[in-house]
Amino acid sequence: MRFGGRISAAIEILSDFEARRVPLKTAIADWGRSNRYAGSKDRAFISGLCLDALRRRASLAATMDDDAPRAVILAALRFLWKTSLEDVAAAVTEEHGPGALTEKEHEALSAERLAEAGDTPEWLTPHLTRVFGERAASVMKAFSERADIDLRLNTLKTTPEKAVAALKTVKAEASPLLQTAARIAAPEPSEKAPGVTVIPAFNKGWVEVQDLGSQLAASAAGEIKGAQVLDYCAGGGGKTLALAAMMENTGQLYAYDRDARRLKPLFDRAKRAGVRNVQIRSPAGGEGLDDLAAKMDVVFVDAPCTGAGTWRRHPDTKWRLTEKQLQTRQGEQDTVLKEASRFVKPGGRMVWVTCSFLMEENEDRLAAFLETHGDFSRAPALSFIEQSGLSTEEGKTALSACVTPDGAIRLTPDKIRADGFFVAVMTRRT
Ligand SMILES: C[S@@+](CC[C@H](N)C(=O)[O-])C[C@H]1O[C@@H](n2cnc3c(N)ncnc32)[C@H](O)[C@@H]1O
Repeated sequence: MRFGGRISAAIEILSDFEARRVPLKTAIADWGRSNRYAGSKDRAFISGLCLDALRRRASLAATMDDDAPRAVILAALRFLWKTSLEDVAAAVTEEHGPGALTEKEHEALSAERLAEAGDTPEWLTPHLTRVFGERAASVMKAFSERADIDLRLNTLKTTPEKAVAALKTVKAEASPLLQTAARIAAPEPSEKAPGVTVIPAFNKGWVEVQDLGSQLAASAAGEIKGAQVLDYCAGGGGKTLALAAMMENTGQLYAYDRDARRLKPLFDRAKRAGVRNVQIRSPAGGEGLDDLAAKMDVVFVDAPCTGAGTWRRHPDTKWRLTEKQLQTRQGEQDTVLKEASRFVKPGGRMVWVTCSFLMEENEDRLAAFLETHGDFSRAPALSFIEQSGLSTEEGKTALSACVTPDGAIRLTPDKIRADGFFVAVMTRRT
């Protein structure tokens, strides 16, 4: 496809996204089905442009004084992808291009720089002010950046040094914050991301794709070698595999999810990663957890949430999130906390994790839980991360800037370049 055709496609997809309120991925897949001539490079270009446009949608619309998809896409090309005004003007008039620039568009695209607007939905403003106060605008700016590709180096199969050496072909660098993490810098916006899952190191189970924030959250399980650990919301098993590596295949790890379909990938993933201490259970398999009541040293709860912390990777989700969904998640979180706490043994602990920075999904939920569960009390999350032995000195310093007044940790990309996560630890009285 030529440049003009790609621009038209991005405008078409963004219009469809806004009209149907479907995930951007769905809008792109539907477009792809009816435009089969588009190659993989075209698709990478078009989806990269749509994602960047959504990251800064309000600022782009403010610059253009127009929030229509056409205006937003043209502004993204000009101000985020730094395409010259002449090149934009020429591309739109190509065959299959979206048509010549209007005078107003020409003038707006001649601006020196992008106007700054809050690139989040209006209704969230009080929630953002509540959690971040005066930092809100700068934190949200960090959430509108592109994300890197983070990798977890699987110590069940290799050493971090060997894994990093094997990852040179994809230009991965060891993380300065976590001994078992590496990073591939975010690719250029119009470029395809390197195919990590096809390199030999991936197939040998040496690496997993996992955001650094997610890896740090898993490390809050602490020292768990030989322990009885329940991963209560295991889903596809990203955290399960990280926990198994921390346990060095000792003790017993139970991976549970109420939705059996979500657990499916975990069977193959665990095999590839060399995990031998996991039992996968779900209610659908008739495998309840009753035998584990009050027996677990650690119950790890990676709770269902709005996913606000992943806005850098999925900027469409911030525009699709509604107040009603936020409320629904809170109800689910209260349920999960109550259910999961049942399995913590006296003297054991529960680790609470969400990929959301909102207080309504974290502090408020934990306060409500602690009010009715007097045998649990807050413990400093950072000390458990330190006990895991995974964080470097630089990592500990960076994390100490993320500690909340209650001793939890709120990761935000302005402080640690990773997805947003909230991590809290509660211990149960003996
Ligand atoms: C954030 S996702 C888990 C992601 C996963 N831990 C990972 O690292 O890949 C939350 C999971 O909680 C599960 N869930 C929601 N409510 C639950 C409940 N009451 N009991 C158990 N699992 C629940 C969902 O099915 C979903 O898979």
